[in-house]
Amino acid sequence: MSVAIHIDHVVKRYEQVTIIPDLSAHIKNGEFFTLLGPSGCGKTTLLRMIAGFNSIEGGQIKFDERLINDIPAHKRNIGMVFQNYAIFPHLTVRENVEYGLKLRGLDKAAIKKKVDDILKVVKIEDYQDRLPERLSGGQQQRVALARAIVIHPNVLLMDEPLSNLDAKLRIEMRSAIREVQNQVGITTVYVTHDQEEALAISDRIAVMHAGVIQQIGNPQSIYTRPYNVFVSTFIGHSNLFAGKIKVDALKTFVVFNDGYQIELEHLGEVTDGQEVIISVRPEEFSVQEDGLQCTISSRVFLGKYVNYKLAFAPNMLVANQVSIEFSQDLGHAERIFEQGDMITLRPNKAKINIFTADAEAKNLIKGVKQYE
Ligand SMILES: Nc1ncnc2c1ncn2[C@@H]1O[C@H](COP(=O)(O)OP(=O)(O)OP(=O)(O)O)[C@@H](O)[C@H]1O
Repeated sequence: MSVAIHIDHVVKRYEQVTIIPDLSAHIKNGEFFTLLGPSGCGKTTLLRMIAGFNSIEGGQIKFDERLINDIPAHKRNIGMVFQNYAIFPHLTVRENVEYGLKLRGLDKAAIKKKVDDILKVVKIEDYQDRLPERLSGGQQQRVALARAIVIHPNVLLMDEPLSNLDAKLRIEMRSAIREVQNQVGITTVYVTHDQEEALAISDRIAVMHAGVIQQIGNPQSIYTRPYNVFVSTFIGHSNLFAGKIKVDALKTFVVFNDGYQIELEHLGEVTDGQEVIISVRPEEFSVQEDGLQCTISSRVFLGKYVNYKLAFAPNMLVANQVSIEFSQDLGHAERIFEQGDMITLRPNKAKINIFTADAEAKNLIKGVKQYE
């Protein structure tokens, strides 16, 4: 039976080093939940704590109401899929999938039925008698997936399962995994450092950095309303500008360093003169009469989009270069600009994010929360 996973204030230390200081997340029953973050941020460590391969130095992990901190891995009823497939090379596809069921002592007829069903769901029935060496990487990963879910685990844990596949197959396989997960309806925790993969596959994403969850949200909210500068730059591209808040009678403005200002609603607690970082997605600019002045430094034509690198006045930017995508279809740009052209860009005020300019740099847009 699929379960909810409750992670409350867990701590992980390797000898004296604290890898995860205090982490909480609540994963719903049947949810596809992704741990996303740069290499070394602790994703695998957390996944292994859920699996029971890593000890837990503080806090609790529960499957539904059942505390599992001290339950050994083999008693947690977990399905796992790793990057290196980990299927037995000397067993056929069918034998690989049967393996876990035989260990559990099911009778022959029950095993046959379960394996037949799962081979169909994962779409590998046509090569069930082959040895793994005669399968492509994608097919081998399907076998690993079938083997993990045939036992009806409490949760399915996947650690970078697609990273050994080429780019095209990765995209195909992520849809396949999602389809199978939907069909089987099993709580899944998926680890990746690939933000595009996370956006494409997940119900919700936990963005991690240095053992700390920075934000939990659905893909759209993570992309459009990042909680802090780390999330805004790790997920997709963001252009960062330095600016200040101006509170003027009843109105609140954000003023870019070159003097251009935008009136804003929905701001959290702000004070006049407060220094901020303004974050704008590449696709949220339009070419207008007034706005931010810049010069085109280079451009790449990408069909639907033209990607520009731009130069702004040096004191404008936290980042030195920005790139902008113009959708020609939307009429944002009447022509393709050339290197050296000077243009004026207006950020879409509904889509910008404003962060406090302190070390934590949290979003000032009302309604943005770390946890949903
Ligand atoms: N057995 C161990 N002993 C000591 N330190 C470890 C051990 N396993 C992991 N670490 C450290 O814990 C930190 C988190 O590692 P972890 O493998 O969880 O990161 P990750 O986010 O999964 O990274 P990657 O994407 O590279 O796999 C790293 O700094 C790593 O060096």
